[in-house]
Amino acid sequence: MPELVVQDVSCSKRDRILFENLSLQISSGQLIHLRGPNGAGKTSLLRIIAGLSQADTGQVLWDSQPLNATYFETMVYLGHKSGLTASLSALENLQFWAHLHQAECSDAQLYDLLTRLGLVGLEDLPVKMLSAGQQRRVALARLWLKPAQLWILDEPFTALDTAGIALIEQHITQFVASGGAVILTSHQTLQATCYLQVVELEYTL
Ligand SMILES: Nc1ncnc2c1ncn2[C@@H]1O[C@H](COP(=O)(O)OP(=O)(O)OP(=O)(O)O)[C@@H](O)[C@H]1O
Repeated sequence: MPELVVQDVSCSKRDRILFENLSLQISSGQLIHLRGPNGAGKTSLLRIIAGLSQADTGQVLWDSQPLNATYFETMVYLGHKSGLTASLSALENLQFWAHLHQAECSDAQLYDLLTRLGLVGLEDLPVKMLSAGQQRRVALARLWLKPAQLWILDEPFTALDTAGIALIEQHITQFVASGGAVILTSHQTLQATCYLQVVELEYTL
């Protein structure tokens, strides 16, 4: 996997400097846990790394190049919003993603994935009728559906119960062990310590 380099990145919001000249890098087999209090700027940093917003200064490079189409094809970004179409069922949302990501998945395989995600019996309901944790599980199915080298995950465990957190942590650990890279924010302590780097953002006034 090419290296992702964040170089001297700064970001201000409403006259408050969230971070200044921040640098980090991540490559194959690494996991960065981005931590910090509410409002410190974790989401702002992840959005810059995902190419969704612009830093005030500095740059983000993938394979020594500015972020480009190849990067977006090879990366999964999961933000606070689920990205689900509320009127479609869990199965239909997965069918849409599978098609979008050109993943060859039969309906039987998608049912299996929904079973693994603990959604048996809920596959055909509009996702707006699912609980917050169930909707989060459907959204996280993209981690199985899109072939990727880098995952950027903003609070992936929000609304999940203990079993859901364990399932996603295990999937993250396997992904990193098989050469993927993950940058995530979470207010909870991660179990997967062997690949872990911690980056702390402070809340400064
Ligand atoms: N679009 C915006 N316009 C103005 N201010 C913003 C905007 N987005 C974020 N902010 C401000 O930037 C600061 C950092 O927000 P951010 O969402 O990056 O924090 P965070 O560390 O992810 O917080 P949390 O742990 O609560 O998710 C906050 O004070 C927020 O009010």
